[in-house]
Amino acid sequence: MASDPVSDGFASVGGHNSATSVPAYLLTLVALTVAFVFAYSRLQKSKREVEVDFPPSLIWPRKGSRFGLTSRHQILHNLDNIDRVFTKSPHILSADVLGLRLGIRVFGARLTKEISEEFLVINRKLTQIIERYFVNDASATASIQAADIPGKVARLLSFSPDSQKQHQWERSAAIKVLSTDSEGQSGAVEADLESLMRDFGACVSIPRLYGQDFLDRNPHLLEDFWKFDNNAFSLLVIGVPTWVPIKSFREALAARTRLHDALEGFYIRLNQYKHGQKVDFDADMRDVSTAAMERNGFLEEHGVPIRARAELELGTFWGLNANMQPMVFWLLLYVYSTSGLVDKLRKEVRPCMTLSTEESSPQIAAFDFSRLSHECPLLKSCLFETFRLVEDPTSLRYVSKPMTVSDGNLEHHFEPGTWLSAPHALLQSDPSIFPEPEKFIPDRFIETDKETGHRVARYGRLKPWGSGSAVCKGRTFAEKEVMGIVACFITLWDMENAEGPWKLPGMIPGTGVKRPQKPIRVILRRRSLE
Ligand code: HEM
Repeated sequence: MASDPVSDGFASVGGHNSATSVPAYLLTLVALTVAFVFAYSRLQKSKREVEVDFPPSLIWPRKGSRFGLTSRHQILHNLDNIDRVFTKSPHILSADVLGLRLGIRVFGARLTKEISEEFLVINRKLTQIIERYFVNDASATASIQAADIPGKVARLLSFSPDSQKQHQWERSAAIKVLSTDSEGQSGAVEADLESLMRDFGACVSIPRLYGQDFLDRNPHLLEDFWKFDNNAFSLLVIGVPTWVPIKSFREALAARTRLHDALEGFYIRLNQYKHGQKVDFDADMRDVSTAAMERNGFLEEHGVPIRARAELELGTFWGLNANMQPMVFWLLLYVYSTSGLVDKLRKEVRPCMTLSTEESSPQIAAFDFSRLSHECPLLKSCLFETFRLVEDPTSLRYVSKPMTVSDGNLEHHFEPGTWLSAPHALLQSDPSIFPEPEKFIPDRFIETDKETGHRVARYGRLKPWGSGSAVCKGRTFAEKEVMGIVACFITLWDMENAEGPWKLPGMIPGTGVKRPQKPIRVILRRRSLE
């Protein structure tokens, strides 16, 4: 049965068309995928443990790589040509319908039917603008170079117990200053590593898109963002109505409104700047990215009101931060807790930087991001291995025109109105692809050229960025940011577990990257580079 991707589920509220409800099948869509992923990985696990063949087709009807959850939700698992299938034109297989639905249901955009229709027409162009800026190697390198990661990592800790004197990223990390060195300066600090590094990462990436003023002007932005991500995002995805009286949920929804307000203020100032008007608060907008300027111009041309721009922008703001910042935390945790690894990585990244010991504490005077990407296979392989263990990527598309997919000797036909998902996360724990899948193996992804002996980290079957034409539009920048922060961190900081020998925490589901079951307290000291 075909359905109209826009008008389905739009209720008329308060005398105008507002997008306030979403069809029931969508409410269960992501929940079903999650259930499938969970059940399938449990079955894989039981298969490994007791060596019995227990195919999931006993639970879900299966044909080759196709599993039918419902007639409107089909899963393609472990299909060889998945990238080709998902590269079909957006008119046939659309990521924009999902973008619209998430924009309304999860990110809280209140759109009229007309603006919703317009969004479906312009969203490809909006994501392409992000792609040009964050995936193109030259512009991603230029942007990350301007973020001054080496300087920021050197200033990671203020060593002050006074929150007024701490950096923004220290405030959520429940810092304890532990010791003072002979010059009266504090030498060791205890902190919650996840909070410290995710806020640090956010302070690196947010100004790259929105400019520094946006971050400085909104001191509660990060607290509100993680509140929304942790306590509202998943509930909204599975369709929990916004009136449900769960305290943490209601607080997270209030945080979402404050995020909308902050982004609306940004769009108002950007518009003033664009039109040569006086900018509110005399805010400095000169470092706002060309990507944000272009997107604003394009949205204005297409008649999208400023409030709707801000509400939809929360999706991009989420894409910029939700996966990337927790990855910095997990990669650092794996690197420091794996015996001997940090020393090997320090040696590998050393040629990418020029160190200076002229200041009272060691500094990285110059950093070459291009060398980091091309000459540090072990660090890159560790990043891929961390993706494999902590990320849950899925590609979800809406079938807009009838389509056929080949699968060996089989052919699968899909009708318009079907949702098609590829749960890439399942492959990550498949022992036939990644032997000993539960172990962190630092060089798992390194391949050595037989003739030249050159070592390169390759993704192989891993798909952390999704698949096809709606693959992640921030991937080059994200890889550089995570590797750059970690390379500078291991060079400048020693870290130990505050509770004794390193022990990896249990994991709980996150909104794209898993979360630790309990906070990881660490003790940080500056490294002596003498
Ligand atoms: C470690 C960091 C990141 C991870 C693991 C990640 C992962 C993903 C995944 C799995 C998808 C879905 C792709 C699909 O449906 O096939 C996606 C989409 C997307 N990501 Fe990322 N992402 C990261 C960072 C970023 C950053 C820094 C940006 C920059 C704004 C970004 C922007 C986007 C956009 C715009 C999309 C939607 C693409 C489209 O509809 O065409 N991501 N990402």
